[in-house]
Amino acid sequence: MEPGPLGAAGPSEPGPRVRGVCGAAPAASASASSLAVAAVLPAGGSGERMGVPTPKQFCQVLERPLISYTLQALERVCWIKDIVVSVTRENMEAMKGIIQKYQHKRISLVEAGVTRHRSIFNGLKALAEDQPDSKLLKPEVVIIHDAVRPFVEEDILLKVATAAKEHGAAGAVRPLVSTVISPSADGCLDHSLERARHRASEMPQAFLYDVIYAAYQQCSDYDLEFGTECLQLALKYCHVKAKLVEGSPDLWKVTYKRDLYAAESIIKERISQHICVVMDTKEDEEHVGRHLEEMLKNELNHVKVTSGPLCHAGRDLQQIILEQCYSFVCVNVMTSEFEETQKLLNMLKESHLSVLYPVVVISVSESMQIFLFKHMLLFFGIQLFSWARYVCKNEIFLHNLLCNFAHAAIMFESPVQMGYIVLLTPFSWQLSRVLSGSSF
Ligand SMILES: Nc1ccn([C@@H]2O[C@H](COP(=O)(O)OP(=O)(O)OP(=O)(O)O)[C@@H](O)[C@H]2O)c(=O)n1
Ligand SMILES: O=P(O)(O)OC[C@@H](O)[C@@H](O)[C@@H](O)CO
Repeated sequence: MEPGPLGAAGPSEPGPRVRGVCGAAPAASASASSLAVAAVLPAGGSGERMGVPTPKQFCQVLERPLISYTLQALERVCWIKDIVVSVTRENMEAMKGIIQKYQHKRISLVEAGVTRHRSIFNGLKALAEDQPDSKLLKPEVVIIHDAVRPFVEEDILLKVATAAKEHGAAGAVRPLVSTVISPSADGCLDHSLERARHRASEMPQAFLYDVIYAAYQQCSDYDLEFGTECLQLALKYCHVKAKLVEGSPDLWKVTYKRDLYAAESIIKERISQHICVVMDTKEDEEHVGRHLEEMLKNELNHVKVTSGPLCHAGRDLQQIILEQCYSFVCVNVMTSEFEETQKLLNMLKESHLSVLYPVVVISVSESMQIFLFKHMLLFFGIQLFSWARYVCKNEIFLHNLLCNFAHAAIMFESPVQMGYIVLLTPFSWQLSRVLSGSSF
């Protein structure tokens, strides 16, 4: 077993807990955190049905490998202590590179098997107590989740984990879209199943570790080779009837190329819903940031407000973007010198932020009264974010937006390519698109 380069001792915080967005209800989350839970992610497939050379778990979606979104989703669940990923030997280095680049934590890598069940079994072995020099503790409950199902939320993970604790096994299910039919030997219809009485088995699934490990240990070669259903193994070999949990429509598995396009649209939608406001100081965070958060929360799913010296913001933004896919507002309040802002713009430019995460820098000259600033900022907040959302959805990237301000424009030698700079001066502002020369 290859411990990932970043194997943290215990569960680090799942990335910044965003104010205004809760994870699982505290009581439920607390009950899950009393469980020792690990996850196994089979990621050793070749993605033949995708029809491209790259295995689909490594296909880029908005400049980021698909598997990284799944890892990020699991990492945000702080009560999942370890995440074991089964990867083929040939893709092991690529996987380590992804872990390093996107700063994934709590990840351990094991070699995949020639089938999905064998990959899962290898992941479970890594969590067994009798593993030599293993840093991983045997969990009470293990979640099994396909690496190509990136849209998994804490609530379904919590539901299947707590149901597995009670029933021994649990799995997410969805209503069938197509009717299931059974063909006869001569290729004609033998009978069809009553669609309403059946469900599609999805992921995540969860098991008492001892149940599913025992099932895999007893598993026939035929099941290991041709089986596709972990719940069935628990039933067949351990006589455990899994609890079925209704899941959300987003739990689907990326299988065909069309699924990548769908994943891209969903991720883009979610990115443009995630805004982070970085204020200059803690005091500004409390005053201006809180107003902006209240206003934006009505518009967006995730609003995070933080503060810190903006001149370091470029590196921090990169970190938060990689982990949490935020777009940004950086606000210098009452900064008389534009040097701070210029430093920030240079930092942003050097941090190579993806063009898909528009960054808004709002800098306020000292002369503006704070009450006027708030109203201007709230106004800008909505205008600019609705625009940012628009460009995210429509892939119109923001380039070279420059402010035409009498005394300010000269202060900024080079506009930040991927963002726009809005300078609020007491009486006038104008934002123009250099490319089209139009102002708006
Ligand atoms: N030997 C295998 C086969 C599949 N998987 C993983 O199991 C999950 C679901 O399997 P599937 O969608 O079938 O992936 P592939 O086998 O890669 O797809 P295909 O059948 O189109 O080749 C994927 O995350 C895949 O990487 C695995 O870990 N080991
Ligand atoms: O059969 P595939 O390898 O495409 O995918 C595995 C799926 O069958 C599986 O993830 C769910 O059906 C739940 O078991």
